Order: sequence, then C-alpha cells, then structure tokens
Amino acid sequence: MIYGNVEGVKNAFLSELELIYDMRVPKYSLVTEEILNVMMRFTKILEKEVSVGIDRKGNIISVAIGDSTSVEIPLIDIKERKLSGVRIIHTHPNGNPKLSALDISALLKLKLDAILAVGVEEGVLTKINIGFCNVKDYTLDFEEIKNLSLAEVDKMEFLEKVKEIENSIIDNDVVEDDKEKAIIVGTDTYESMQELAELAKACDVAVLESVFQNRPKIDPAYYIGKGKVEEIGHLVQTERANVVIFDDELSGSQVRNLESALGVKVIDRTTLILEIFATRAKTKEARLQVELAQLKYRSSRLIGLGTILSRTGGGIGTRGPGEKKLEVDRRKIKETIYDLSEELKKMKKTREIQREKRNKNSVPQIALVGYTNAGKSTLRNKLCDVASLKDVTKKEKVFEANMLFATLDTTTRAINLLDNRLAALTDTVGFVRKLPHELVEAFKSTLEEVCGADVLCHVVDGSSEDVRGQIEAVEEVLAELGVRDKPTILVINKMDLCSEETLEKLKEDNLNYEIVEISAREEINLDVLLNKVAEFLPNRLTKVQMLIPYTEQNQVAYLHRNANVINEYYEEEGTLLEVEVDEEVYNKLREFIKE
Ligand SMILES: Nc1nc2c(ncn2[C@@H]2O[C@H](COP(=O)(O)OP(=O)(O)OP(=O)(O)O)[C@@H](O)[C@H]2O)c(=O)[nH]1
Ligand SMILES: [Mg+2]
Repeated sequence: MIYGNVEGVKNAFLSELELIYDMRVPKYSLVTEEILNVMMRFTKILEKEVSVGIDRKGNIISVAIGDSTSVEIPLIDIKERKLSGVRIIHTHPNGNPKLSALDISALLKLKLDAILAVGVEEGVLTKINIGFCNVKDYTLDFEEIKNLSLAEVDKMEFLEKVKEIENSIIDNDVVEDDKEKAIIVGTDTYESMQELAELAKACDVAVLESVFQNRPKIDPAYYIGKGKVEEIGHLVQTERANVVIFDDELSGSQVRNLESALGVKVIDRTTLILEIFATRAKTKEARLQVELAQLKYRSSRLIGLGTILSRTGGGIGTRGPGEKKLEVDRRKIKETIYDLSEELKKMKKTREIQREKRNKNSVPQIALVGYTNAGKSTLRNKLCDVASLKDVTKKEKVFEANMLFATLDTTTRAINLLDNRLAALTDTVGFVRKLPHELVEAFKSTLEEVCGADVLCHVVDGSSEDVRGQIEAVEEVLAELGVRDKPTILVINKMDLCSEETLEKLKEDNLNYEIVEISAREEINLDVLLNKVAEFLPNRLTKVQMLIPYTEQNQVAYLHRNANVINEYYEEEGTLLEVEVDEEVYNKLREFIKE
C-alpha cells in the first residue's frame, strides 16, 4: 500500500512503487542505489516528494508520496530510552537537500534513527543531507550532516552512530520536554497581542517571542507575508518553540500551510480561547457548551493539525472533544451538535425554574460583570467574607488566580448587605475582545443571570492601560444582552495600583455612571460599595415590631441573622424587637408581629 497523497496518481505508477516493498537493504547500509533510483524516477514524474521508511533489519516498512510526515510509523515514548528503529529516506524535488523544518520536527517527534533528504533535479541526485538526533542539555536535539555524495553515505557507519545516540539518551537521562513554548504572531494592535500572551499564559503555554506585522492585506495562503513566515521559522528553530499562535482566526488551509512551512503546531486565537474554556469548564452545562462550540468551530474547517503534529498528542488544541470525535464524519458531528444543543436546552429550562424560585423568594440579585482579569472573583470572595451570613453560609471560594477566565461558570452566593438584607451575588465569566461568535452564542445562557439581576456592578481594572477599550467592550456585550438600562455601578478596582490622576481621569470620562473606587484585594472601600449597592436595590424590607416569648429565644437569634435589628428591649412577656424584615422572614414570624 502506498501512503500519503496518492489521489490522481495512475494505478500503474502505484504498482511500480509497490515494488519497493520487495527490495531489501543490507544490514549495515543506510539505503541502496536501487531504491533511490525508483524514488528519483517517480519524484521527477510526479513532481512530488517520495518517502520510504526502513527498519533496522533493512525491511521496507512504508512507501509514501508526500513529505516526510506522510510515513506511518508508531510513536516511541522517550521513556523507553531508545529511538524508533526507523529511518526515513525522502526526496526533495527542488534539488535542495537541506532538511526542512517539518523534516526536523518529524525526526525529533518520531525519534527516527535518521532522516535522509535526497536532492533531486531532473531525476538526477544532487546531494544528500542526513539528520540525526543528538542530546544537548539533557534534551533531544538534532544534527545535520550536509552535502554528502552517495558514496559518502554508503561509507557511513550508520548502526554505530545509532547505538551511540541511544547510549547518550540513557547516560544523560534525557527527559521529554513536553512543555509548550510559543511564538505569538499578530497583525492587529499591541493591546490585542498582549492579551493573546495573557491568554496563552492562562493555558500554561510560555510565550518566548512575539512577532508583529503591520499588514493591510491578508495573505490567503499564509495569513502573513512569506518573508515573515521565514523569519518566524527561524525563530522557531533558535528559540526551540513548539507552537505558533496567531492572533486572528485562520482558515483550515492557512493552518496547514503554516504548519508545513514552520514544522510546528499552529493554532489561532479562537482555538486558544476555546481551549481555555475547555480546561476551565466546571459544571456539566459549561462543559457541554464548550464542547459544542469546539465541535462547531472545528467542523467548519476540520483543521489539519498536520498528521505528525496531531499524532504527537497532548497540548493546546488537542483537548476537548478529542481527536477521535473529530475523525468521525461530518454527519456524526452534526448529530452530536444536535444532541448537545437539545441537552443544553433542557438544562436551560431547569435553570430558569431555579431562577424563578429565587425571584419568588424575593432575594435581590447583584451581578458582577466586567472584562476578564478585572478582579470580579476576588471581589466576590471578599464580599462573601466581609458580608458573610455568619453560620448560615457555606462559603465556597471561587477559583481565583492571576489568570484569565478563572471563572467559567456563573456562581451565585448569598451575602448580607450592611442593612442586613440578604442578596444574591453572582460572579460571571469575564469578557474578551474578539470573542469567537461560536462562544458568544454558547455563553449567552450563562450570562442570562445578568438579565435577571436588579443591579449590575461593572468591575474594571483601573490599572489597565486600556481601561476605556475594556469598558466599551463590556458595554457592547451588555447592550447585546439588552441590559444597558439596568441600574449599573461602575466599580473601579485595583485603586491600590492607580495614581490619583488616573482615577480622576477615569471618573471624568464616565460621568454617566455612579462610580465607586475600591481595591478588592486590599479590601479598600468594600463597605462603600455595599452601601451603594443597597441604595440601588429595590427596597423590599418592612419595618415591624415583634414580641418573642422567652420560650422562643431561638427566633430572636434567627432574626439577628436574617433581619435588620434596630432596637431590642427585654419586656415582661418576652423580647421586643424593632426590626426590618424581608417578605420571607415576615411570613415566617408573622404570628409574633405586634400591631
Ligand atoms: N493589585 C490588585 N490586584 C487585584 C485586585 N483585585 C484583584 N486583583 C488581582 O487581579 C487578578 C485577577 O483577579 P480575578 O478576581 O481572578 O479576576 P476576574 O475578573 O474574576 O477574571 P475572570 O474570571 O478571568 O473574568 C488576580 O491576580 C487578583 O489577585 C486589587 O484590588 N488590587
Ligand atoms: Mg473570575
């Protein structure tokens, strides 16, 4: 069987190529002239690369049309402390034997014994380059032996060399360096690039370099200019990056072209955002939503993740729905999308019912909204601490970190306002610019909490260089949700990092808002915020007098927890309390109310 790109190749040619399988290579040789001659002939006829995989016994294990990655060989784990036992011989139809980026990454990822690139011009051999793995700084590296003649290749003590490499893998205790190291590429704005770097960080990917190209026109094949691609390819090699992340959406074919030019995995901003959502999704509903979004995004392009790159497994862009799921045909994907949507619809209904219940209980709703990293989760935690319901609350810390999207699921907790009213405080997912529209759709339902809120606290990071842009981005989403006319407090957070000037300027620029400046982390002005929120909430408290007999003292304690006790007197018949109560408490203790 001939692997790789065989479409449109005449059957007669394929049968002739099949004959290579019957050829043998003597144990101590790299390759034979006989095999090379067939390869070179077809390289000329097809004007394509021809690859042959040979094992250490000299058996031909695969013949393929296409680059070095079309050869099918099993993946070897470095923990086994050996190489794959396979060498790949392939032709370069342009006559240049230089190993390409893809050749080198195939060598290292597949742990080949060797990779030979045979330059072919007009069907004639020019020179041969050989790549071997070697060990440098306890990690797997490569060396390239250049411009050899066939006679020189013949003379090479190839098996000795391979043994040497395997010994040095054992001696140096080589570990697989599977950390993802990225070069980020953008054409939009500096802010957007900075955010992309943050997003990568949130995904545990180190950003080694960032490349910016100011380009009015998008290149249909590579997105960026050809020269830039080369520059990045060079950086990939020198910095030893293993993924390149683009700031904008790429088409499936751009991803494929870039991967083959750069020799490493290429992903775009949307894939990265989806990835973050996938790793952070905590509830079943959130996970379903992300999975749905990922399926939709990938099915619309069925991104290649070049053959070898996807087989090396792990890392960004490969989690979530899982490769297996993506390999199934489009019809299956459509069915899955349908099922997921149905399941989500059901969940949405359940949540609506829950929300209705809560509304009936007439607990006022406060929602924290804002740009990602503004400090919403920190604020929610602090408010839960400061305004805790004493023994009534089960405090549940929100996952908070200096990372984007620390929160994926809206999480609601009860807090006690300073006037002793109970309120529900909801933390929401942070917004980002260029949120893929697949996600806007998917996450609208989690943001629906916002629609039910009585007051919105729009939290902004006052210390950010792009406060204005972030405020606008959030306002846009709020408008889309149809909640711009809700009472909104602009909460300027991180005032500990802001200068007086910045704060003044911010306030001047946002005269249309009620503003409270705070520091969530340093707990500055949290009481001011709580009071402002109380002011904004519809007043649902009623002032009453209650006389509680001394035999029912637990009700006094209950009132202290759940109502606003203004005065307390000890009378003969019991405790007389002047309290502000909400509907629930009113109904529960109605019998004690003194007219
Ligand atoms: N200096 C300072 N840092 C703060 C303050 N509030 C929050 N932070 C930090 O800002 C970072 C982000 O805070 P989070 O609470 O996770 O932000 P978030 O708005 O919930 O972010 P997403 O969930 O991604 O939308 C964390 O490192 C916090 O410690 C503050 O008042 N001052
Ligand atoms: Mg958060």
